[in-house]
Amino acid sequence: MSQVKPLRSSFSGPLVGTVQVPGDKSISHRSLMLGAIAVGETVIHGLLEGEDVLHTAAAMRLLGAQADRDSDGVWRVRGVGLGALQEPAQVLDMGNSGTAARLLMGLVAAHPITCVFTGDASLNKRPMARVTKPLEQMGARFVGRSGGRLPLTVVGSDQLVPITYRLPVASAQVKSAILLAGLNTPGTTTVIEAEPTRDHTETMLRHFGATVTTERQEDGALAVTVTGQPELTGRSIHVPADPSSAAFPLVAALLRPGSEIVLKDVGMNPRRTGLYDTLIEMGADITFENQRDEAGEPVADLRVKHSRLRGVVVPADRAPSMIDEYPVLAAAAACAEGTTVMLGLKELRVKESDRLAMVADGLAACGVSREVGADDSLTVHGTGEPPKGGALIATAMDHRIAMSFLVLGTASAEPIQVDDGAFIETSFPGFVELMNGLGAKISEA
Ligand SMILES: O=C(O)C1=C[C@@H](OP(=O)(O)O)[C@@H](O)[C@H](O)C1
Ligand SMILES: C=C(OP(=O)(O)O)C(=O)O
Repeated sequence: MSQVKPLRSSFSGPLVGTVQVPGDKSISHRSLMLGAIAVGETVIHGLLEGEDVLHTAAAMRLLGAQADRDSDGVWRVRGVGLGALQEPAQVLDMGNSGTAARLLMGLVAAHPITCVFTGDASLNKRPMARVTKPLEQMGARFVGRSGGRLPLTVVGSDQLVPITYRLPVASAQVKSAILLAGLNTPGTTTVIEAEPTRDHTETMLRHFGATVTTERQEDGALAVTVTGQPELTGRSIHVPADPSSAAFPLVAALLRPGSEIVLKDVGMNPRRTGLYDTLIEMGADITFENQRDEAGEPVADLRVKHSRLRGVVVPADRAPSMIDEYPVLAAAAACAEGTTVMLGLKELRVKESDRLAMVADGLAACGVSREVGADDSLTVHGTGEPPKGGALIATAMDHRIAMSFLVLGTASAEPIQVDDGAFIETSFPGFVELMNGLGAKISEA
C-alpha cells in the first residue's frame, strides 16, 4: 500500500453527468482464478484494476498461470488446467482482500501443493476458520496462528473428499471457497445456504463449462452442488461495472439538489441489488435503462435524480444482497428525514474494519444521532437537513468507510476529512476524479 493519503470532502453543488465506475470486484477475482485453471486463453474485458484484484493476478502468476494486460486494457489469462496449479516459490500476499484470500485458499486446498498466505494488517485480523474448517473436513491441512488468522499455510491435496456443508454464516466467500475446492475433488460437493448470497462463482463456473446445480430444500434453504473434475475451457468475459462502487456516486447524486447522473453498465445481479430496493423505499428516483445480460450477469444503466429521502426499516434478510453498502446507506440515512433502522449487521464487524463501530463513531463525530443495538443493528436519526460534518474520520484501512464519509461530506454543512483515502485504490481506482468530474468537491487534505 502506498503512502497515507488524507482527503477532504466539502459541500458540493449538483452532480451531473454520465460515468462508468470500474469493473465488479467479485467477478474480476473469479475471472482471474477460473481463467488460471481453465485450458486455453481467457480474455477479460473491463477487469477491475484495483489493488485487491491485482493481488489475485499476482498470486495466479505465482501459481503458474499467465495473466497479462494488453495495451488496450484487455486482460489475457493462459490457464494451466484444473489440478495443475504449481507450488508457489513465494508467500501469497493477498493485501487487503478477504475475497482473494478465502477463495484462493479453497482453490489451492484441492491441489497437492503447499502455500503460505498472508495479508496486510487489516486482512491478518479477519477470521479464516470459516473457510479452513470445511476445507479441513474435505482433507486439507492448515497450519497457522491461533484463532484462525493469517498468515497461515495450506497443505493441499488432490485426494480431498467431497462434503455437504451448511453455511453457519451467510457468506459468498465461504460458499465459493468450498465450491472451488470441490472443483478438483471427485464426486459432488454441496453447499447449503439458508440465505442467498451472491452467486457469481456459480454463474462463472457454468460459463467455463462446469456443472453446478441448485436445489431448494424443504426448509427453504438452497443447496448448491458442483460436480468435480470438469473440463474447464478458457472463455471471454465482460465484467460489468461494480454495483458496490456505483453506490457512492449514486448516493451523492440523491443527496445533492439538482443532481442527475447516469451510471453505465452496472451489474444488476438480484443478489447484489438490496441497496437499490432500500433507497427506492426511501423515496429515491432511480430508473433502470437499457437492461440486458452479459455472460449470464444482468446489467443496466442507472439514471439517478436528487430525491428527498425518508427513513425506513431495512430487514435483516436483505443484508447479504447489500452487505458492502451499509456504510454508504448510513450516509444517506444521516441526510434523510426520520429514522432508519438497519437490522442484522453482525457480519459488518469482520470486514476490512469493524464497519458497524466505524460508521457509528464517524456519524457521531459528524453530529448525527445514532445507536448501535445489542442485536448488531444500527439506527440513524436523520433530520432531513445537512448534517453538521466538520470531523476527521478514522478509516482503519477500510476503503468503504473512506468513500462513504467522503460522500457524506458532499452534503454536510462543514467539510469532512478522512484520515486515509489510500485504500480506496483496493476497489475504486479513480474515485476522486470520477466524483469531482460529476461536481463533487474532494481534495487532498
Ligand atoms: O464473494 C465475494 O466476492 C464477496 C463477498 C462478501 O463477503 P462475505 O462472503 O464475507 O460476506 C463481500 O463482503 C465481499 O466484498 C465480496
Ligand atoms: C468486504 C469487502 O471485501 P473483501 O472481503 O474482499 O476484503 C469489501 O470490498 O467491502
